[in-house]
Amino acid sequence: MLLRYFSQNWSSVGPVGRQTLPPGEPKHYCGQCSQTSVCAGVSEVLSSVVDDIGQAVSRNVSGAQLLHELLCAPWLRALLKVQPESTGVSVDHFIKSYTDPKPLCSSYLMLFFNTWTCFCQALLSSHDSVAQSDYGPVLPPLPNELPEDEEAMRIVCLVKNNQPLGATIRRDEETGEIYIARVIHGGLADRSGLLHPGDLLVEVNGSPVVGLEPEQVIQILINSQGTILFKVIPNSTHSSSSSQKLVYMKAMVDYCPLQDSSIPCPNAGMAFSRGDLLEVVDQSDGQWWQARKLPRVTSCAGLIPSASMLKSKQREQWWCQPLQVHTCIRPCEDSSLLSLLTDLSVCVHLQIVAGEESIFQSPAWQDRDAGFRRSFRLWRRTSYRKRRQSCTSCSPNSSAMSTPYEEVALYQRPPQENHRLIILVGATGVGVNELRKRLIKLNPSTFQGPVPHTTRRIRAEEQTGREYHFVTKELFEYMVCNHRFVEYGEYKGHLYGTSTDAINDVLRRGRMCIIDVEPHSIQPLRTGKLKPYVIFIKAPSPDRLRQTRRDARIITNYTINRAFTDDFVELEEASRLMETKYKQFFDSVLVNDDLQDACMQLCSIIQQAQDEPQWIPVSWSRRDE
Ligand SMILES: Nc1ncnc2c1ncn2[C@@H]1O[C@H](COP(=O)(O)OP(=O)(O)OP(=O)(O)O)[C@@H](O)[C@H]1O
Repeated sequence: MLLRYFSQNWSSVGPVGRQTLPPGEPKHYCGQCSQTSVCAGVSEVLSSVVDDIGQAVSRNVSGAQLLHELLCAPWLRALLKVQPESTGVSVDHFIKSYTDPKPLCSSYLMLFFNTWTCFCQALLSSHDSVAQSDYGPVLPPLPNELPEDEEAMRIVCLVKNNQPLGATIRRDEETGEIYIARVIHGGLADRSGLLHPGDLLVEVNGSPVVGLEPEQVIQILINSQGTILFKVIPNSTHSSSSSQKLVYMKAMVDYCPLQDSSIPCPNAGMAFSRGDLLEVVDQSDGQWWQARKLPRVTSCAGLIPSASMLKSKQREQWWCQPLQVHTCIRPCEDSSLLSLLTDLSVCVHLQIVAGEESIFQSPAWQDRDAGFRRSFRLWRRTSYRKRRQSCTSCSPNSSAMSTPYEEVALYQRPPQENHRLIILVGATGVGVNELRKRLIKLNPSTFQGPVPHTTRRIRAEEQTGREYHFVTKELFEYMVCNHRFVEYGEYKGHLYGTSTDAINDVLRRGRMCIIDVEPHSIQPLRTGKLKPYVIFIKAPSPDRLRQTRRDARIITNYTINRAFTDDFVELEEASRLMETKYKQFFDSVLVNDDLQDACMQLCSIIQQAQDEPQWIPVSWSRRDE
C-alpha cells in the first residue's frame, strides 16, 4: 500500500513511485545544503502521491476519492505554508530554491523535513487505514462462554452530507421498537456496510428511540448536524454475502411514487414510464422492489412496486371505476389483442352481411408490384372506432393488466437464424407506407413485404402467390377463425388480409420482412419465432411538416388522395398520442422529417436491429415459446 511504498522511498529519497530514477542517474543537491535531492524528493513524492491517488480514484478504490480531495484541498496548501512561521521555508520555496539555489540554513531544513515527514506519514497511514477498512483497534477475540442473553451492540457513525441516508425504518407496534426496514442499494447507509435490514435501532445521537414514532426518529435525524451516531443491535439473521441477482425489466405501465399513498417512503420511490428499462437490484421484499433506470445515471436505487403489487393496484383501480365506460376502453385499446381479434372478426362479419361499401379506391389500394400493396390502414381506422363501442373483453384479468413489467434480456441474432420481423407503426399520413415502399425499392433482394390473401377473382395478368394468394371466402373465414391473419379487412365486398404464414415465407427465404400495422396489432406478433423489432415513425413539428409535405398527397376517409391542407397540427397531435399510449412496444423511434434522411436512418436502424444486441422479452428465448 501507499504507506509502505512511501516509507521505502522516503528513506532513500531517490526513486519515487513509478518515476523511479534509472540506476546511475545523478542525484540532486540543494544549493549549499548537503541534503541529497530532498527538494526534488518532496515535489516528486507529492506529485507522485497525487497521481497515484488520482488513478486509485478512477479505479474506484475505497477511500481514494477522500484522500485525493484532501491532498488537493486549499487548506492543506495553507497548512504547508504554516511551516515558514517556524522554519521560514515553504514547499514552494524549496522547489524554487532547487531550481534557483539560495543559501538555506540546514537546521531549518531538518526541522521542516521532520515535520513534513511526520505529516505525510500520518496522512498516508490514514489513507491505508481507510483503503483497508481498518478503522479501529483490533479487538481481542470474544470469550468462548458468553451469557446467552448478551446482545452485541454496534455503534455506527455516519457523516451527514446532502445525500439522504438511504434507509427506511419501521416500528414494531407491540414492543415499540424501531427497526431498519430496508437499506436502499447504493445509498449512504448501504455504502457504509454497517446498517442492515432488521437491525434494531437503540439510540440516535445518544437519544434512546424505543417507543418513539418513526416520524420522531426521522425528526431527530433531520435536526442532527455533522456526524450521526447510531447504536444498533445487528440483525443476527442478516447475511452479508446474500448478493442479489440483477434482473432487467421493461416497464409496461407508468408509475409515480408521489401519487402512491401505499409506498413506505415516497422520497425513496422511483418514477418510471412505459418503455423504461429497469435494472431490478432487489426483489427480496414481495411488495417493494429496488431498481435503477437504464442507462444508469446514479448508483442509488429507488423503490418500485413489485409486479404482484402493481397488478393488485391495477385491479383495485379497475374495480373503483366500473361505471365509467371510457376507463375500460383504455386497457382494451392498449393491448388486449387476442380478445380484440375476436372483436375484429365480429366487425368484419357485420360488414360482409351489410354489404358495406369500403372507402378504398383501386389505385390507392393496390400497387401492382409485389410487396408494394397498400396496407389496411384506412380500413383499420374505421373498424377501430367500431371496436371502441364494444368493450366486453375488458376485465380486470385482461392481459393489459397482467403484465406491469416484462422481463428482458440482451439478444444478438445468430447469423443462421431468421431475420427479426420489422414492424413500422405511425399515425396516419406520417409516411409509414412511403418509407416502407422506398425501403423495399432500395433493396428488393433484402427487404420484402408479405404477399396478402384476397377473396377477389384473379385477373389475367396476375399469378397466385405473386400479387396475392387468391383464396375462397370460406377458406379466408376459416383462416380468420384460426387467427391466421395479422390484420384483415374488406374492400368492395372482397376480403383482404396479411397472414402470419406470408410473413414466415419471407423470413424463411432469408429476407427481412417489413410490415406496417396499427399499434394494437403489435401484441399478437410479439412471439419468440418472429422476434419483432418495432419502429415508431414519428411526426416532426407542424412547422417542419408544413415545409416538407408541400408536394405530398394524403389519403383520408372519404377524400381520396388529396393534397395536405392544414392537417399538420392534428397529425402531430395524433402522433404524440400514439407514442404516449404505445411506447412500451417501441424499440426505436424515427422522426420522418426529411424523406431522404429518414430513409437512410431507417436502413441503419434495421441493420442494427438485425446485427447488434437488443433487449427482448426473456420469454422469446425460451424453447417452449
Ligand atoms: N418525409 C416526407 N417528406 C415529404 N413527403 C412525405 C414524407 N413522408 C411521407 N410523405 C408523403 O406523405 C403522404 C402520406 O404518406 P403515406 O401514404 O406513407 O402515409 P401513411 O403514414 O402510410 O398513412 P396512410 O396509411 O394513411 O397513407 C404521401 O404522399 C407521401 O409521399
